[in-house]
Amino acid sequence: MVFDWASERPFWMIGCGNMAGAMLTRWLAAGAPANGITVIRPSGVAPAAGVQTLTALPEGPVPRLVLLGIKPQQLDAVAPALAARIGPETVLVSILAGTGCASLRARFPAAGAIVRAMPNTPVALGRGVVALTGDRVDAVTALMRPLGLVEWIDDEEDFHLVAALAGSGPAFVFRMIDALAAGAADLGLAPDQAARLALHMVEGAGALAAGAGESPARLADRVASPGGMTRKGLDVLDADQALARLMRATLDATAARGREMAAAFR
Ligand SMILES: NC(=O)c1ccc[n+]([C@@H]2O[C@H](COP(=O)([O-])OP(=O)(O)OC[C@H]3O[C@@H](n4cnc5c(N)ncnc54)[C@H](O)[C@@H]3O)[C@@H](O)[C@H]2O)c1
Ligand code: PRO
Repeated sequence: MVFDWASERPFWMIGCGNMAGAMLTRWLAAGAPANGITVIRPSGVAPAAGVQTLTALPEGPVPRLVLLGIKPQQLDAVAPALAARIGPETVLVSILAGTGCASLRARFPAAGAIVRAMPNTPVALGRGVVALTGDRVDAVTALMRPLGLVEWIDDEEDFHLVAALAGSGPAFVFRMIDALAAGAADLGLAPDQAARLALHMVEGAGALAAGAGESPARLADRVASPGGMTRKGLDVLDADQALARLMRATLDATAARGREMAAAFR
């Protein structure tokens, strides 16, 4: 199913910061008509040419689609006025981390459907991940498809971990790129050269892993020539499961904050 921009309007985007802005960038690049989207944001500055941008909700028909792109802390400032404009024909899609479907339903009781989405910033290139949970709406799957991999998550409780892995994950990879570059610079390479090498190495390795049809573990073994040097590095990462434990603890702390937010923004 292809998303029907002509009939799924009005389409309101409430807030258009880093994340919603990345989604908008990709939708437009993938052919969405700019005049099919209305952005409501405090600055009133259009995030892209041709996108109607307002500082308050527009008059006129009930929206077919609303994308909530604000921070969870801003929800209660936005919800009452928005809820009054939403009807059974409205599909509400929220990208708010740690804000459950029940919390959204309590604030938007008239919405026809409520979907939580967890995108990540690489969606700007059409190479992101968008996890979805809540009411299964085919049009939302179709809307998200140009952004990258779309996955429905059956159990909303898993969404905290999904958010940690897919939503926050790019930040962890960016840290690793920096750490690789910093390590090489510390050991003697010119910092700018180390940064370039680290970045392109990660880009190529990710692309190779995505297209290889083999597990990352097998690909790692292919790099580690028998009796060669890579194995010595893998031994450092694998000793006492150092990297695996670090990744687990990273995801655990991230997901725990999602649960904490869910409790705070009930
Ligand atoms: N940044 C990410 O990688 C990422 C990934 C997944 C989900 N999210 C979620 O996306 C949401 C936004 O995060 P972000 O990183 O883009 O933050 P952000 O601060 O860049 O964006 C929030 C935007 O909301 C706008 N805003 C504030 N009050 C508003 C109001 N009353 N009406 C309309 N707009 C208003 C702000 O001007 C700002 O542009 C959060 O709920 C977050 O959990 C972010
Ligand atoms: N960015 C949001 C946060 O840090 C949600 C996942 C990615 O809360």
